[in-house]
Amino acid sequence: MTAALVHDYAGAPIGAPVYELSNVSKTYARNLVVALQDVNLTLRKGSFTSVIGSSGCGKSTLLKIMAGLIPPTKGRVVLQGKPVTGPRRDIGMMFQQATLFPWKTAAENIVLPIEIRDGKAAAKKALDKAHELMELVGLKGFENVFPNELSGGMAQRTSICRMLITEPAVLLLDEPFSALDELSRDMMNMELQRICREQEATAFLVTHSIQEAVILSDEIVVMKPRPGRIAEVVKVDLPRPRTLHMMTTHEFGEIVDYIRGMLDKGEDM
Ligand SMILES: Nc1ncnc2c1ncn2[C@@H]1O[C@H](COP(=O)(O)OP(=O)(O)OP(=O)(O)O)[C@@H](O)[C@H]1O
Repeated sequence: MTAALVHDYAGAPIGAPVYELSNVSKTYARNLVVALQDVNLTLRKGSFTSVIGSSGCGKSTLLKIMAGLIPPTKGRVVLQGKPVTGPRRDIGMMFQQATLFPWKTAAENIVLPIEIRDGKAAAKKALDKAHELMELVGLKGFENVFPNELSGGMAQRTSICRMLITEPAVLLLDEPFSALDELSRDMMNMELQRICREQEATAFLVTHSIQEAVILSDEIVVMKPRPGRIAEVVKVDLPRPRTLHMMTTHEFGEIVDYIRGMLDKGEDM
């Protein structure tokens, strides 16, 4: 592979490094809590990575630093060859709550990032693409519906479209389906897998669920607390596409048990 190809991120080949964190540390000045210490991590194009660890081990801090929402105290975060120094267009984010504007229709909510970035005319032009994305996530026919008429799962599907409309290079997901019931959550996870595969997206998910991490991920970053550090990056070799049925297999159970064992050790990992 030539150097030129490695650095052509827009069309970067599957498996090329997209996100690179080197020696990232964070100490909050207010209380001197060392939330992260020497985190080194590479996300590769088209990969799905989850981060798991006990409450307070620094998962959200890591995601916020990757998103450019807060700076690290030390270390470097590079996305597509450029240091992350603030929020960027090539980063898509999704949170626990869909946070849709109630006075805008589903389709208008989806084109909102375009409206903020490029103005009303550009947003209007993007409506066709919004409709295509809505079809992709099973929301055809709900384009002109207001958020109060959508179920929790439908609202989160809408916010997936809003994240995808700007064609971000990476998707940062902070427990996006944790407010949904278990059945909807399983369905949405399978939907997320399908979308990520179709879009060749690079995804990074914060979760508290070992099962969710295993069924979705190529790699799981297991963190240990106080200060937050990477204990191990566990590779998940289950074949793709993953199905919910795989959650009943011996291989799946083994990986879940292994990670649970690590988390049970807590600080002694
Ligand atoms: N803004 C802040 N100011 C000071 N300390 C903070 C701040 N945000 C987080 N912390 C501290 O940093 C540590 C890591 O917090 P963080 O929210 O990143 O953990 P987490 O793994 O996401 O937790 P949870 O699983 O409970 O969401 C904790 O000890 C927390 O108290």
